[in-house]
Amino acid sequence: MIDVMVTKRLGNFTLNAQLNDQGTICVTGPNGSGKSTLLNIIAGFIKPDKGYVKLYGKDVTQLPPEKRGIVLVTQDSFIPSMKVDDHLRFGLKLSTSPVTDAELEKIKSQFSINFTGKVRQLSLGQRERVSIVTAILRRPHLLLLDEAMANISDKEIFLKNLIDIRKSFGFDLIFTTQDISDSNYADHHYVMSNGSLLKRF
Ligand SMILES: Nc1ncnc2c1ncn2[C@@H]1O[C@H](COP(=O)(O)OP(=O)(O)OP(=O)(O)O)[C@@H](O)[C@H]1O
Repeated sequence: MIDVMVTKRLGNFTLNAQLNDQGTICVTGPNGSGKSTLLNIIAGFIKPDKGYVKLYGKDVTQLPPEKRGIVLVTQDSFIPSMKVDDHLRFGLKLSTSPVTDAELEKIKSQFSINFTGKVRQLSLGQRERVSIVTAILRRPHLLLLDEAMANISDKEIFLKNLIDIRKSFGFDLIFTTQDISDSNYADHHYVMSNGSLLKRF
């Protein structure tokens, strides 16, 4: 269970958010509404002024990001100079539990990662695929995607596959998006509006 109750002030902007759910959670909302701030608080990169972040019964509010079992993927969570396969292996190296070669090949084909060469040679959408699959291979308990699928072609298929693998690997997923129709695939949908988080379902 992801259990968050936080307040954070940044200049004129104030975030007030409460979230208590698990599974696939979609957060929509306009630019500047606070989606990235919320994910950064959950990941531990921004400290809340008040409140807590509890993950699976443990209070992680004071823990640094690398101790939370979370991976946060943004639109530039990739290393351009790395070859695609090395990038994915890098994810495996950081993995909390091993992924077999057979699993790796299955994931590559499932997510249509058939490019060779360096990440910088790929299109934006292909880079996003590599970033997200690298993150999955790290085996987080919670995967956070901050508008990280914005340029992926065949996004519906990608999202369905992501949700399948979420269930088989056993991680929870929170993703932010500008595309409200993405919420059709989620178990829960929240809307962020001017720093306030409202649950729709
Ligand atoms: N370090 C900071 N100091 C002051 N204000 C900040 C800081 N970081 C973010 N903000 C403000 O907080 C608000 C929320 O920003 P945030 O990036 O979380 O929104 P968002 O919904 O993710 O938007 P986007 O989709 O554009 O990334 C914005 O008004 C932004 O200008």
